[in-house]
Amino acid sequence: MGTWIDISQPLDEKSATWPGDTPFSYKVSWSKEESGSVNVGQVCMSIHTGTHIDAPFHFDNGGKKVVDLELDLYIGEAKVIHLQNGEQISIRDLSGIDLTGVTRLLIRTGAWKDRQVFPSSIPPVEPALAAYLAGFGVRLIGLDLPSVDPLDSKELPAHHALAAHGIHILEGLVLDHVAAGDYELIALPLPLVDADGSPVRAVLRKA
Ligand SMILES: Nc1ccccc1C(=O)C[C@H](N)C(=O)O
Ligand SMILES: [Zn+2]
Ligand SMILES: [Zn+2]
Repeated sequence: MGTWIDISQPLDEKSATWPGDTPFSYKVSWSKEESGSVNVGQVCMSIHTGTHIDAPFHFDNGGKKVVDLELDLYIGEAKVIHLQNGEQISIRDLSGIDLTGVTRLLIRTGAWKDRQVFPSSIPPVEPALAAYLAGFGVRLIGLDLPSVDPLDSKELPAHHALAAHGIHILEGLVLDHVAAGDYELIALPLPLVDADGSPVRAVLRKA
């Protein structure tokens, strides 16, 4: 067994935020001097900053919230693939890759170069890819991008198509240092009862 590889973005004031969304902040709200015993911190952030999962409630008012999601989605075998930077992430891009038995698929596009700056455009997931991946039994898709849809999309066709095929979404991965291949993934969401998503600490080790 190899060692665990961190594939999560660090979270601090420099983390890129979705335009107009809540910036990340951490502060010691009660210092050791004030409390007499401990430093006590406070975090404020959008759930869609950094490495995170989307719960279906993010884009569907009737969809599952984070605490309702199966833990097994976020722990277990995962395949990492590298794609050439294209217009979108399409069935054609994946046609040469054997996805037999793959339940968790992580895609390295390399398209988000400077993670401290929110990208102006990204290669979106072709909505038809959802049915194609579901055909192999894929249940989780992860990307090194802040969304699976075009950044200005209101309809979010890829989010909806993936959800309709039972595929869950992991966004904002850091895969620059990860070779293509088979791994074990852990990317557990927090047990946020009412939330539309959750930050995760995502890690991989070679299978
Ligand atoms: N944070 C936002 C603020 C405003 C509008 C959209 C968002 C998103 O995060 C949506 C995106 N579809 C996402 O991939 O999760
Ligand atoms: Zn998100
Ligand atoms: Zn999303």
